[in-house]
Amino acid sequence: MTEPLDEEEYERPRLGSAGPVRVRVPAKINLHLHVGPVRPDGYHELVTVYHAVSLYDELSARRGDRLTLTMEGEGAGELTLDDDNLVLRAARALARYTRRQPLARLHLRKQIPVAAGLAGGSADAAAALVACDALWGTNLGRDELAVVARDIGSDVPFLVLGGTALGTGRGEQVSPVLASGHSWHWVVAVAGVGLSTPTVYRELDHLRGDGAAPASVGAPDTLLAALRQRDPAVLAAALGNDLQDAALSLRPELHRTLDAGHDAGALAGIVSGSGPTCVFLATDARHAEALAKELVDSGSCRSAQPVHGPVAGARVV
Ligand SMILES: C[C@](O)(CO)[C@H](O)COP(=O)(O)OP(=O)(O)OC[C@H]1O[C@@H](n2ccc(N)nc2=O)[C@H](O)[C@@H]1O
Ligand SMILES: Nc1ncnc2c1ncn2[C@@H]1O[C@H](COP(=O)(O)OP(=O)(O)OP(=O)(O)O)[C@@H](O)[C@H]1O
Repeated sequence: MTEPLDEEEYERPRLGSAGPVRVRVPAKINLHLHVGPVRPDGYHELVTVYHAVSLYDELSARRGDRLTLTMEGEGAGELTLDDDNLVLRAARALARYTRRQPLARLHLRKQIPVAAGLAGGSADAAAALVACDALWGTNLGRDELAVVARDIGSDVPFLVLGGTALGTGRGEQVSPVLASGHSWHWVVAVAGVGLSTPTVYRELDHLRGDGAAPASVGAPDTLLAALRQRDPAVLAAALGNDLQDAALSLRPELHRTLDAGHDAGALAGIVSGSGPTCVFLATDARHAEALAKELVDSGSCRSAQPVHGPVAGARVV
C-alpha cells in the first residue's frame, strides 16, 4: 500500500477529459513461454512471446471526488473492490507517479475469465492506467504507461502495448515483434474454475526438482520465424509453454480438453500462460467457429469461443 502524498505535494490538476472515458483491453495468450531459474526476488526469469487476442474487458472512468470501482460481468462476483483489485492498484500507482490525487469513478465490464491464464486482472490494470491517464489529462503515452505498469504485475506492460511482443525479465520487459498485419485464428476453451499463477510456478519448480536440468521450450527463434512465415501449420509446430505440465499436474482434467481440441481438428492446442484456459490454433475464422462449437459439444470445457490476434493493447474507444 503506497502512502498518500501530503496535500502540497500534489500537482495542480491539468484539464483532462470531462469523461466518461471508455477503454477496451484485450486478453493475452503466450505463444511461447520459456521459464528459467527462480531469481533472488522469487520471480522466474522468462522468455515469452505474448499475443493479444480479441476477447475484451471494458473500463469506463468518470470524474469523481474519490476513487471508486464497480464491476459487472464474467467473474466480477469473485473479485474484491478493495486495494487488492488490480484496477484500483493501477489507478493509485498512476496517481502517485503523476503526483496527483487518485480521483475517479471507475466501472469495469468483464468478459475475460478470472485467473484463467489470460491475464484478465493484468488487462484491467492496463485499462485503468490508460483510462485515468486520459481522464486526468496526464497524457503520459503508451511507453511511459508501460513503465508505470511494470510494478503492478509482470503481464501488465504487455497489455498496455498489445500486438505480438517478446517478454523478458519477469515478463515486464516488452519489445514488439513484427507488425506483419497477418491475423491468426484461435479458440479459447475456458475451464470451470481458475488456477492461481503462483501455485503453477511452484508446481513447476517441484516437478523440475533440485538440480534437474529444466525441460524447456528453449529459445523463441523457431516461433518468431513461424510468425513471419504466416503458415498456421508451421506456427502450430512452434507453440510451446513450460508451465503446461505444471498446470496439467494440478488439473489433470485439462488433458481431456486438449484431446477434445485435437480430435476436433485443431492444428495445435496448448495451455495459455499459467492456465487453465486451453487455446487452440485454427486454419481460419470459419475453422475456428466450427472448432469452438465442437469443443462446447464435447463438454470438456465451460465455454469455448473463437478469437483472433494480434489486436491492439488497452485503447480509448
Ligand atoms: C504466467 C504469465 O501470465 C505468463 O505471461 C505471467 O508469468 C504471470 O504474470 P502475472 O500474473 O502478471 O504475475 P505477477 O502478478 O507479476 O506475479 C504473480 C506470481 O507469479 C509468479 N511469477 C510471476 C512471473 C514470473 N516471471 N515468475 C513468477 O514466479 C510469482 O509467484 C508471483 O508472485
Ligand atoms: N480486476 C481484476 N480482474 C481479474 N482478476 C483480478 C482483478 N483484480 C485482482 N485480480 C486478482 O488477480 C489474480 C490474477 O488474475 P488474472 O485474471 O490476471 O490471472 P490470470 O488470467 O491467471 O493471469 P496469468 O495469465 O498471469 O495466469 C486473480 O487471483 C484475481 O483474484
